[in-house]
Amino acid sequence: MASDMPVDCGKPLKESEADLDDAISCFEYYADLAEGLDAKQNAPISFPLKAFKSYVIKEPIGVVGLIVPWNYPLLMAIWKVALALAAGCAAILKPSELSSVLHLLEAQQQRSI
Ligand SMILES: NC(=O)c1ccc[n+]([C@@H]2O[C@H](COP(=O)([O-])OP(=O)(O)OC[C@H]3O[C@@H](n4cnc5c(N)ncnc54)[C@H](O)[C@@H]3O)[C@@H](O)[C@H]2O)c1
Ligand SMILES: NCCCC=O
Repeated sequence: MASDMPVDCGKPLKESEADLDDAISCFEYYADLAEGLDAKQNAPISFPLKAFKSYVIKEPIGVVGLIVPWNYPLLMAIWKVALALAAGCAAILKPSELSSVLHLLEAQQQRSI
């Protein structure tokens, strides 16, 4: 994908490689947060009345729309996609018309998620 970015939006290869590294770190960061969220699921909340039980149940907010610029096409997409997926949301990505080919490749990569 790093070598596709210069063709798609004109970003130099070195910077494209750095963006790819950042994107991978971003996925790892949100994957850790997602595991943390799973661990907090159904956490009990103390309640003074014994007849009641309270729990925190976290649910995805729903489908989210993600608008992404051309100058960091991969990284800006991952800043948004990774946390949407980590929160369990389906996402509709609207790339810039100046860097849309890369996102078709990205969609192929993420089809299995
Ligand atoms: N550009 C950056 O360096 C940068 C850095 C950090 C975060 N972001 C975030 O990325 C997002 C987009 O960044 P931007 O504002 O620089 O991009 P931008 O102004 O280049 O817009 C990106 C694309 O959004 C589309 N667009 C604009 N308005 C729209 C609308 N109402 N509905 C559907 N599509 C629309 C256009 O097709 C455009 O090509 C923002 O959320 C921004 O905070 C951008
Ligand atoms: N290091 C990446 C910065 C991206 C845009 O603000």
